[in-house]
Amino acid sequence: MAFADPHLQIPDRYIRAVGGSGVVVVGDGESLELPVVDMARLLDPEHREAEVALLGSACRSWGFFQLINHGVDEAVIQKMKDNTVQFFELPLEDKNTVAVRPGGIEGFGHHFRSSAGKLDWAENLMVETQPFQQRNLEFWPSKPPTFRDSIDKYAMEMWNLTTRLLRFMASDLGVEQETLLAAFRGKRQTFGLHRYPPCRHPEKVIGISPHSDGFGLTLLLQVNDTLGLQVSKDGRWHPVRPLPGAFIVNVGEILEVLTNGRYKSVFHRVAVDAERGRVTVVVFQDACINGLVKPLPELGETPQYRAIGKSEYFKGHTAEVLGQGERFIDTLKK
Ligand SMILES: COc1ccc(-c2cc(=O)c3c(O)c(OC)c(OC)c(O)c3o2)cc1
Ligand SMILES: O=C(O)CCC(=O)C(=O)O
Ligand SMILES: [Fe+2]
Repeated sequence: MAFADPHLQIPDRYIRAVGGSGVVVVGDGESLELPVVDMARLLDPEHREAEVALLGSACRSWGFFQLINHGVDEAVIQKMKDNTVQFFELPLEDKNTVAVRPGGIEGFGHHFRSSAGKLDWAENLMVETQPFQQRNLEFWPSKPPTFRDSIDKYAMEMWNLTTRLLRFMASDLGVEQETLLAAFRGKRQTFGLHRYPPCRHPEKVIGISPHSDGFGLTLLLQVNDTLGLQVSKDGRWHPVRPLPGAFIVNVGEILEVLTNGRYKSVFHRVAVDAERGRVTVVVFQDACINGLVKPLPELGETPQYRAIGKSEYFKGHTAEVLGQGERFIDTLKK
């Protein structure tokens, strides 16, 4: 892979026809900051109502927020960060012991590819962590030696954090907590570990092409403070400045459907830095209702999306037939 040597030519398969990361970023003074939600205030009866309203408004208008005072065990976070960096620093032959197979999803390699067949300037490790019985340890790296344990502990923390967030989302939406939790309980949890190496011509490449996440909820942890994530709002890309220790949380397309369009799953992309690499740990929580992607009955008196089976949804979401700026769930709109 050409990533390691900054003096090498950028291979053509990474070069974007019309600009890469360097374009369409809003200028100084025009970019907006993501809403910041404080879990400590959500848990405090005195501040809960206002903070639930803030959480709800973030999910409705941005589809993204930063979460502070989240209560996730700091030692578990640190171990996950350290092991992720150690994994990406391994020689390619070690990383390739868990290489993604043709047509597969789990494993190490390049996972995202634009419709023009160009590669994103990133390497990724995807592993499914829940349900427990479906874990495929073939794709769980054995180096560094504590990595599997770190993933296991972090997986549990992320599920606990998801349930805490869903309870407050249910309160904002005016639905029974159990109805929303049931849509997520026992469903897939997928880890996406991403490394975006520096690139001496960042304007020619992109770390990850614009997309909206196809699962229910996404919890993103920045391992270092290099900027890169950009979120689309009102036709502009807004760079995210991660707060120290915060999680960046976003609504996936399935949560948009469950809420019958109240919460929004929005496009985002990753720009690459000329000098510094960037590493992120992303956890996707999947959801559905009895095998279907459809609005929660309590919110879907007038359903805005037609119900679709999970496997058909997954095929539609991952097929490369949609144009730029289109989402599969828009084809489900009535
Ligand atoms: C930087 O490398 C990567 C970033 C993101 C992804 C990724 C994002 C998704 O939203 C996504 C997805 O929605 C999806 O469908 C449910 C999926 O399953 C096929 C993904 O693998 C996926 O990956 C990957 C790499
Ligand atoms: O690494 C990032 O900042 C974003 C990754 C992302 O969008 C994803 O994993 O779906
Ligand atoms: Fe994403």
